[in-house]
Amino acid sequence: MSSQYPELKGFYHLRETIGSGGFAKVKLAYHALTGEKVAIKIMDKRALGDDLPRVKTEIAAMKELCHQHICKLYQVLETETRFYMVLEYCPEGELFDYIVSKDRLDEAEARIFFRQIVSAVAYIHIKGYAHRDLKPENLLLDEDQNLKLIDFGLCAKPKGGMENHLFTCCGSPAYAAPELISGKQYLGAEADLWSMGVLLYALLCGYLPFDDEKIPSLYRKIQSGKYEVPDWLTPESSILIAQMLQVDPKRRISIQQLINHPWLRKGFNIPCEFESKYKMTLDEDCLTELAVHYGQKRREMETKVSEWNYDYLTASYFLLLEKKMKGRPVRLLQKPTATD
Ligand SMILES: CN(C)C[C@H]1CC[C@H](N2C(=O)NCc3cnc4ccc(-c5cc(Cl)c(O)c(Cl)c5)cc4c32)CC1
Repeated sequence: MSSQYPELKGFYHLRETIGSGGFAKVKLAYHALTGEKVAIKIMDKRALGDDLPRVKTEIAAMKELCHQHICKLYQVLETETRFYMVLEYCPEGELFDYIVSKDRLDEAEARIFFRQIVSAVAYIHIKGYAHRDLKPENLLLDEDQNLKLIDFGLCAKPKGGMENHLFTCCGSPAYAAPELISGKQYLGAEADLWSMGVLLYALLCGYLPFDDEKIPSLYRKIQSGKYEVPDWLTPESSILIAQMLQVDPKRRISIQQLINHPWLRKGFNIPCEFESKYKMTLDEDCLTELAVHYGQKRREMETKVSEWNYDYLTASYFLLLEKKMKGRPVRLLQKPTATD
């Protein structure tokens, strides 16, 4: 297997293909130094064609986004023919399949997931990014049933900040905001809020508010803003969905209002926490373990890790930190390499 991917030999032990994301193949692998599982997204440059800019967009965005509800990027490798993205492994798959398996979620469970989605989206908006393809297929579940947002290939970082307009019509039609499909200029944050309204409806109902096989009639339904309110929805849930599925983006609830919304606070009594749980300071135990392994002084190792090159050292640091956060020993598996 690794003969097909020589660049990974000795660093990752490749296992089966676990999925595909459009123009990419995703393989399960083990990070050799920590033994931790990772997902490696492999893209063939020739096959990418004019999707190549999406890969560069996604890599640039994910290098800046470090959050408990965003799939972590550990390492990027590029050869003449391929891109590899080493990513956080999410064993429980797509939220989409989870909703289908349960028909629909009750309000309490939907609230837990929706708070995590709001947390991730508030974080990327503050970082100046709009996702533009929010849907249950792009929200994965980790081993603790926590959500991780993926696929930043369509995201946008408007020049001059999130107050500036975007123009490209993109994303999945059923989740697309009326202003986005009408070809007008739009604000990324407002379009993401609409998609989150469609997402919340899908969580609570198990089907989409606007649906049609033919795109033109789907668009007409979206632009009408009219959708069915099933009788199992509580008044509070219906009000929140209505505040998000406002056709006029200026009347639509904002992410700031959403963070503190009574529906989201119910049972928690605290607003959605959107700050990243990752500390900016480097973890002492991880640095020491890496320094010993590579036969370097701790300060040299600290300087090297702080470069954040998204190379094997970045991956090893993040995965050691994952081990520590999960209460596993902060230990590297292989014997220290001979210092060159
Ligand atoms: C829109 N859907 C079709 C897309 C599919 C893609 C494969 C996914 N997947 C599995 O199929 N099996 C399990 C599995 C486990 N861990 C994963 C970790 C990261 C990614 C990942 C991350 C980013 Cl940032 C990204 O851009 C892409 Cl394409 C994938 C996928 C994983 C995964 C599920 C969603």
